[in-house]
Amino acid sequence: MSKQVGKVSGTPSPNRARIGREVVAKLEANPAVKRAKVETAQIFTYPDFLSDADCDILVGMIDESARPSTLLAAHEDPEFRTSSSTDLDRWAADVWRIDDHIANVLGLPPANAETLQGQRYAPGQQFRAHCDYFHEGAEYWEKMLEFGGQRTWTAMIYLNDVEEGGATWFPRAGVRFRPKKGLMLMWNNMMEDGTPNYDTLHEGMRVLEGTKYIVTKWFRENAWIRGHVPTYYAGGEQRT
Ligand SMILES: O=C(O)CCC(=O)C(=O)O
Ligand SMILES: [Fe+2]
Repeated sequence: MSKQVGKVSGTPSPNRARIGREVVAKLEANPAVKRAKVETAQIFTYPDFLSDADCDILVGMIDESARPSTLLAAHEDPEFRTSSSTDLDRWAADVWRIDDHIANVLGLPPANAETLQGQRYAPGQQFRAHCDYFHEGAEYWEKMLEFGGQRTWTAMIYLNDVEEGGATWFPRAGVRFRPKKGLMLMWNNMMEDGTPNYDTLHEGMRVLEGTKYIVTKWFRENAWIRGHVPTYYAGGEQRT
């Protein structure tokens, strides 16, 4: 992997480096998964990952509850992210099943993943170039550390074919993916040593014709869900 030439936004991390190695090994052992031929980032595709029926179920859920998308930090460009999005109900049976399937492909614990986010782009809508990892100097970083830390891998699934436009473009890595119903795109947001990789900069290009539906799952380096598990002293007295 080449040396990072863009802005540095974090530090190396043995834990994130290990996660990267393990996921790459798992994906490379999967005959259904292909690695994109790019040098500076680890990007993989899994065609027909999701059945048409499952894509349609998720599209229905997105249409039911999508609201204008938000950003983690204010941006001066009002056109930066114009899509609609929604956090799907993590505990709905279909979402749970699909979540589990995604996590299994990458070999990551489902509890490390944020809730599946659905997104819908109407003609003219887009998500301009950004990185999915957190900027470790940003105001929100302390909060992110409490809930699972850095985002490592992204898994994104196209839920429909788009008439025109709406490709996912990695301008620095030099690769572009056309929406294809059921196809899952996966990439490591980190470099091999666990430092955020600026070459994963990507853009959801403007949809020109038709509507684009996707779901995105961001995996954290640690558990994102931290359910409270009570523990007991011998004899039955509750400890926590
Ligand atoms: O719409 C796309 O193709 C990209 C979406 C994206 O970058 C994201 O959800 O983080
Ligand atoms: Fe993104």
